Amino acid sequence: MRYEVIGPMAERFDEVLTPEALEFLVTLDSEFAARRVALLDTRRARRDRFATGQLPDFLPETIGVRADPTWRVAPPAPGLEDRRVEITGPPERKMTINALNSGAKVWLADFEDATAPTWDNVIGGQLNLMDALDRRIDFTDPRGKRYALGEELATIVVRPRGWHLVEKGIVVDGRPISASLVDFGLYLFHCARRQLAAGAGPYFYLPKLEDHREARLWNDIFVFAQHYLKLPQGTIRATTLIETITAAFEMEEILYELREHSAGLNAGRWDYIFSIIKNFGQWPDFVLPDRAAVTMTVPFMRAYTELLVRTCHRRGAHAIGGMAAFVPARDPEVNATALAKVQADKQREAGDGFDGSWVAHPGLVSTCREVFDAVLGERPNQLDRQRDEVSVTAADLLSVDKTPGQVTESGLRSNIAVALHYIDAWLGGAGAVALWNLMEDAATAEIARCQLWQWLHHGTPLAEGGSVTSDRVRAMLAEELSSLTEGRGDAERERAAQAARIVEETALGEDLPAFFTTGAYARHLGPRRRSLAAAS
Ligand SMILES: CC(=O)SCCNC(=O)CCNC(=O)[C@H](O)C(C)(C)COP(=O)(O)OP(=O)(O)OC[C@H]1O[C@@H](n2cnc3c(N)ncnc32)[C@H](O)[C@@H]1OP(=O)(O)O
Ligand SMILES: O=CC(=O)O
Ligand SMILES: [Mg+2]
Repeated sequence: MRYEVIGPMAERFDEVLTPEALEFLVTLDSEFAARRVALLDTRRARRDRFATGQLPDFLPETIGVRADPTWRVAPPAPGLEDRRVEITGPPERKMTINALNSGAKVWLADFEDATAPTWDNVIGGQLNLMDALDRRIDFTDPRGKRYALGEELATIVVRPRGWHLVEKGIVVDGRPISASLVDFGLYLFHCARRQLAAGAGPYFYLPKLEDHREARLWNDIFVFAQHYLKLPQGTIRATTLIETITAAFEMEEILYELREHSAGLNAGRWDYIFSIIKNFGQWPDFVLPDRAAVTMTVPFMRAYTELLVRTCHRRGAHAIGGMAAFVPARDPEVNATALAKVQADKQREAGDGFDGSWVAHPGLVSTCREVFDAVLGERPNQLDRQRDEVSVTAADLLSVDKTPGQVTESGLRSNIAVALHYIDAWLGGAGAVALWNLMEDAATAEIARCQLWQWLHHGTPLAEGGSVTSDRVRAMLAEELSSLTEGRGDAERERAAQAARIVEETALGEDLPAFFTTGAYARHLGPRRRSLAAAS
């Protein structure tokens, strides 16, 4: 196989992109690239079937796995026994130190929803992880503030990019390599032994899986990679995000496929909502109200989290809660409301049996910890809560029509503004931003643009009168663009205009593209070479 590194070699990138590490990535690619492509075809075919009216159901062919009460996943690995608070964030240098010092048990170092996949973010993130493990990441910022690792650090769990994305910076036989393999492979290659030496291990979060065959692919990659790197089988552990509607029907099967490597499941609520709209957006029964009305207690979301806890605990696996999007604010009143909302969200999760949950900001760690402390006490988890009383049907998982709420003008405007501002930030290299006191990332931005498409597609009535029309959306988009560009220089104005064009292409067209990130990455982010643009 011929490979080439297209991405520029910034300072110290040669420490990440060593010939041996690249050889490992290319070997992974030659073993598994074709299976990835086939699974992406399966995704497309399934979405086409949903478009003709078919709905998902629990699989008849895997009834044996679900009915067999005997199997369990591996016991928790060192550093993953107690996961009551997990902080998430991109592996940017300062945030790496802040997250590791935050007091959370786990840090999800995110190459997915929270990272705009620029070459610098991707390779720089790997370097930061290596430096953190070597304790050579300390620095002083231009204001003179010193950043240094403390004594007690969170366990690192890396989230590689999903199967849908490619990395243009590394080209194998003329085509960009799978982004998942790059993020997984570089971290495993450089940090597995560093982690083992520190008494932990190479741990991962697996994003955006759509079915158990995708979990099987990951498991096969783990087995192959452990063999290649001479790591004991079972060293790798992975928590799978259940954040697509189709994966919700295959939670047991996903745990089963990964069982020697599984570290449980996580309820990735934002991508889950996105997946519902994406797959069933054209059906009137699936029209959702304003995003703020799609809470965790509406029937279809409740069914999903209840099923997740029950499934995990039946198999000895951790059930990890999701992200409340409220982040601390400077205004004391807004801040108090945000903290109260996060607290209520974590109370629901801890009460339902989750073993821990996510926070987006160091200022929320203590809120989450106090809630889980109150329920767990000295116990590291509540795997003993079996939740046998929970019974969730396919109809419950799909009961989107029971979601109360309306589509309002402010909900419409908010989606337009969030999609525009987020994509603008993403084009500028930031994958997570605080907008109007909420954390926004790739998953929440996908909801924003998909809701626009859904409401336009159905000409959804607005609570105030009138309906969602193309003219109305375009007028609001123009207003939001003009307010975003006010006072900006030429380059930043052009970036915002580009973001508006992406919103138009991915929300206002006839078809609903599966992800905004794939096309936007191909055209606007990452290293480029003329002949590569077409391939990606
Ligand atoms: C749908 C999902 O997948 S959720 C998971 C993916 N999303 C995420 O991970 C989002 C993570 N959160 C973030 O990126 C950030 O909190 C944001 C962008 C929302 C807000 O960041 P900021 O605007 O910098 O917040 P703020 O100014 O309050 O930050 C205060 C300090 O906390 C730090 N901080 C904030 N969030 C984090 C974090 N998640 N990890 C580490 N440090 C953080 C900031 O770097 C800053 O440090 P400093 O005081 O040393 O300069
Ligand atoms: O990754 C998490 C989500 O909510 O999406
Ligand atoms: Mg997600």
